[in-house]
Amino acid sequence: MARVTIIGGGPGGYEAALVAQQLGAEVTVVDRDGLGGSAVLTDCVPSKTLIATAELMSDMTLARDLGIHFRDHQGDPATELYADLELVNKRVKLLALAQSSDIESRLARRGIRIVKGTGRIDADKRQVVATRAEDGGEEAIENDAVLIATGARPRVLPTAQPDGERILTWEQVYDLDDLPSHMIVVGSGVTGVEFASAYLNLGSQVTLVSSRDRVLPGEDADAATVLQDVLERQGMNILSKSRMESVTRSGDVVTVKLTDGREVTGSHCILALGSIPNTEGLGLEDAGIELDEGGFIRTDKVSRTSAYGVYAAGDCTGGFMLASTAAMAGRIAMRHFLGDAVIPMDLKEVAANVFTSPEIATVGYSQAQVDSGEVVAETLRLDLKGNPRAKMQGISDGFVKLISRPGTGVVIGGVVVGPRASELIHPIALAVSTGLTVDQIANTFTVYPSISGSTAEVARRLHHVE
Ligand SMILES: Cc1cc2nc3c(=O)[nH]c(=O)nc-3n(C[C@H](O)[C@H](O)[C@H](O)COP(=O)(O)OP(=O)(O)OC[C@H]3O[C@@H](n4cnc5c(N)ncnc54)[C@H](O)[C@@H]3O)c2cc1C
Ligand SMILES: NC(=O)c1ccc[n+]([C@@H]2O[C@H](COP(=O)([O-])OP(=O)(O)OC[C@H]3O[C@@H](n4cnc5c(N)ncnc54)[C@H](O)[C@@H]3O)[C@@H](O)[C@H]2O)c1
Repeated sequence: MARVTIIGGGPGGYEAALVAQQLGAEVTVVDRDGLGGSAVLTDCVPSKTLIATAELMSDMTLARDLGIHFRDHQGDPATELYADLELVNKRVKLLALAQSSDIESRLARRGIRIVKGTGRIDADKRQVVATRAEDGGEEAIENDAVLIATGARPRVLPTAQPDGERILTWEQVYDLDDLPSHMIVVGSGVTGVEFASAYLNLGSQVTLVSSRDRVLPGEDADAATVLQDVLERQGMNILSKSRMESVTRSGDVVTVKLTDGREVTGSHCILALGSIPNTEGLGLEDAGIELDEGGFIRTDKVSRTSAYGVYAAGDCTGGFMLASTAAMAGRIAMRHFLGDAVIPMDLKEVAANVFTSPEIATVGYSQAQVDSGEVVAETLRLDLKGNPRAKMQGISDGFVKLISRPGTGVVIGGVVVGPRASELIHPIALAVSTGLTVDQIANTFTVYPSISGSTAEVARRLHHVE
């Protein structure tokens, strides 16, 4: 029986463990911080749970437009909603812990051995050595293949050190009991923008320090512009082309100093400056495992590293840093090692979503790739404000965009901006992964009235009359 050892129990690690066990391997997972990894305990799951509350708060602001008023028990009009952050965060943490424990039980039920502790590779002996959390003892684990899925952690700067109370990494925000009066978010990548949008909807004053001329530099420019407009309209102070130099705290006041000398003060600050891979102390160099200049592990399309029998998956390898791609890379690694059919990862098929209000969902080739000439394609965007369902629901911001090949009409990309865009992107993702044409989308019935009617309408407009 082949023996596989996995270091790291996040989506990259635990999904791989399940596949390896299914394919008949004897599997050990060495995990330091809890099954589910950062994805479940500190990053993806907690942030999306917090955002679920923020989203409901945002939806409630539409209530008046749709004819709903609130009143108190004496019948007087109630005009203010507020979020009880202590309760919100309690729910967030309980949900995350429950999900981690579900994953642990699932692995245990399948006979996967879990060692709680810190793992590293001993290259000379071709073993993984685990330092157990419970007693500090060391355990050598023999194996035929190793998967490294150790994830990444928040990047901080010497001049902006988190204190866990008011200067926070994204992992530390769930210990807040009171809603920050003024949250300063530094960094306008996906993490920064999601938290900025969430705290704005929860009722905080929010300043976003954004180093570029618009938020979300890596996303579709039209989508980022719509989001920035909405956030500014709702009162967010977005400081564009602004770089943070330092963050300091004096009592209850946090001061963010910018490189141009300006200063912003607030009650709290979240640092969303990107991630550092957890690749130190793993014995990678001795094992002959190549890293890139950022310290991420280099892998090929089937998750192999430069060392024989050692695979890597997820955030420690950089690239698309998503729970879904981490899980897929881990599964691919195990299928490859254990001789099952392997379909190498195709990043052009990855669907992703920014959980702001409105959401931004994308798949496939981007408008930027079309504009730069990297790919020859047509793009067409249709705003949601003309969609009948959107009108009924009071939705005025958002759009659907399709990207298709000019000759064949094959759909190679798409963007949806709007409420629940994360759900609306799926038919477009299906089209991209199976090579459907705009005509096939256009000729598929959509429900009337529905937001997805706009996807079919864009497809109809991309039809070429022969
Ligand atoms: C704020 C935020 C929100 C996000 N939201 C989303 C989202 O909505 N959707 C999405 O798809 N992605 C999201 N992501 C990205 C997603 O969380 C990551 O891509 C995902 O966690 C990567 O999984 P992983 O298995 O590579 O690593 P991780 O989830 O980081 O797990 C790695 C595990 O390895 C353990 N470990 C590290 N070193 C060792 C060692 N030496 N020995 C033993 N164990 C070790 C760690 O303790 C951890 O448990 C978000 C990221 C952030 C920061
Ligand atoms: N919904 C999701 O799926 C989700 C949510 C969060 C994160 N993620 C993933 O995590 C990965 C990382 O995203 P991220 O947003 O954490 O990191 P990022 O690297 O994409 O963004 C960090 C931003 O901080 C800025 N920055 C750095 N130093 C700065 C300074 N001194 N002053 C001002 N700005 C500064 C950078 O210019 C950059 O725009 C992404 O690949 C993303 O896909 C996904």
